[in-house]
Amino acid sequence: MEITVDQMYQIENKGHDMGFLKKFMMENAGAAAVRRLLTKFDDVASKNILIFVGLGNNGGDGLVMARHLAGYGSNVTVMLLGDPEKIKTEESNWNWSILKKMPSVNLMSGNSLDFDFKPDIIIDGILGTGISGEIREPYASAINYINNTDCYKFAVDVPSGLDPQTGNTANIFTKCDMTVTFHKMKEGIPKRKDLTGELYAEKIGIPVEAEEGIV
Ligand SMILES: NC(=O)C1=CN([C@@H]2O[C@H](COP(=O)(O)OP(=O)(O)OC[C@H]3O[C@@H](n4cnc5c(N)ncnc54)[C@H](OP(=O)(O)O)[C@@H]3O)[C@@H](O)[C@H]2O)[C@@H](O)CC1
Ligand SMILES: [K+]
Repeated sequence: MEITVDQMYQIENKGHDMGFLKKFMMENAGAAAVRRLLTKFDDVASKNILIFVGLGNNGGDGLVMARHLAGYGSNVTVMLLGDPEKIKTEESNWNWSILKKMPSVNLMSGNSLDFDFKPDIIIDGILGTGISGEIREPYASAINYINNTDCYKFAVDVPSGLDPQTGNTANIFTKCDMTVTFHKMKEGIPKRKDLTGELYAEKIGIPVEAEEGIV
């Protein structure tokens, strides 16, 4: 069963209004994504993990993953592609402020892409269902960096630059080894398995009644 991006936003909002807050959806999304990622590595402790996060909730999911992966002993670096003041949502800001209290996670922001380590894993939390139009900086340079780096690549919800509704790609887009989308598969994502890599849809606890009248 695949749904449209518009249905996803409606379901998310209905679940939120029922009291299952977007903050809880984000937590479950990040946790489910980490669980899938861990199936590919018998030990992520001391792995260098670089997490690119955008200013929206796709980035928010990446922030949740950072906190969980630090708990497994990974060397986690978060690269926020913008100014922390410009983080768009309360739930994403909430996770950023927790990470600011965690010296176990290396927080970076702005648009410099020179890192003093070679990543073993890159997590693409740049763009998800909120993508629109050609990819603007600094997201574009981050996508190019991901594609030019030889390591394991994991996409949060959808490879950035792939439109999860239509399956069309923007001018640039990431090519990943695994993609975990949330709640239900969106119609456009399975069209580009060459970009998603292993593809999974993970439930994130949204009340099933939140779909009534929508799906
Ligand atoms: N649905 C659910 O149940 C759940 C959804 N969840 C997660 O939320 C994600 C959707 O979050 P979202 O709506 O905040 O949009 P998102 O993809 O982060 O992008 C928005 C940001 O990107 C920017 N931007 C856009 N286009 C751009 C471009 N071409 N080039 C450059 N920048 C561009 C845009 O900037 P703006 O256009 O506002 O200036 C804005 O800053 C979804 O994918 C999933 O991961 C989970 O938390 C679990 C529950
Ligand atoms: K993404």
